[in-house]
Amino acid sequence: MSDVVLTLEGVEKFYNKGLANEICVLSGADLALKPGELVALVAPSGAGKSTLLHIAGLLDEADSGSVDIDGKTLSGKSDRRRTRARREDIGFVYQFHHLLPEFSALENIALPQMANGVSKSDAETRGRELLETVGVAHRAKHRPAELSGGEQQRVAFCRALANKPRILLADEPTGNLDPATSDQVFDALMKLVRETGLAALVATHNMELAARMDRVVRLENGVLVDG
Ligand SMILES: Nc1ncnc2c1ncn2[C@@H]1O[C@H](COP(=O)(O)OP(=O)(O)OP(=O)(O)O)[C@@H](O)[C@H]1O
Repeated sequence: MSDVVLTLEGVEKFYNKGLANEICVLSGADLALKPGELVALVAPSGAGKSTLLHIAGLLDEADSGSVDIDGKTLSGKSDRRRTRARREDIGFVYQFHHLLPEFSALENIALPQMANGVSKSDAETRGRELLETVGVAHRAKHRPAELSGGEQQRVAFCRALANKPRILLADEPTGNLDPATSDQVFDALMKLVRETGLAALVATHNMELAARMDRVVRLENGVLVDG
């Protein structure tokens, strides 16, 4: 098996293609992400971080180039195939938690597993373990509105990892948190990555957090460069 879990090669993305307001956001982006590595994605606002994460997470299609998971190309494949790969292999976290408001923290983590055929008791056991890892076990029965912003994001990470994906993509997960809370959420993320061996790509504007990750890639003029 290859030691690269997610590969992007020559990814190009245009918006409004063929129109007067056409813009090229990605112009040949390459990335290789290995299991167990936590990589920061940094770029100025509007440079295309969300676009890149959506393409890497199979939520959007590139205009050209390829996205491979474990060496299998998924770009250009049927929606069904891409949806399956997304469900099995990818966890996504956004700037705002997107937890289901009417369910508790634990239920938010258990439900995606139950949708994949896991029993309620097994799903809740895994949910409790994940909450324990990120230090929110004591809030398991609380609904999202009863949690702090940092707790909500830690639960969102647990939900993203509920079905044991190999890849975690996070789009400014600490973007709306104060510095101390960002640190706390980041510590939880680091612990999850180290304990699960997953590959994580995390977009952030926070250069201190970026510097704590295993490496930094910058999105510049539509391509990814080290550093
Ligand atoms: N659906 C769309 N149609 C047209 N233009 C778009 C669309 N989505 C994004 N863009 C443009 O593409 C560029 C990249 O957007 P994107 O959201 O990927 O940047 P970003 O680096 O994530 O920004 P931020 O840090 O502000 O979230 C921006 O100029 C944006 O206006």
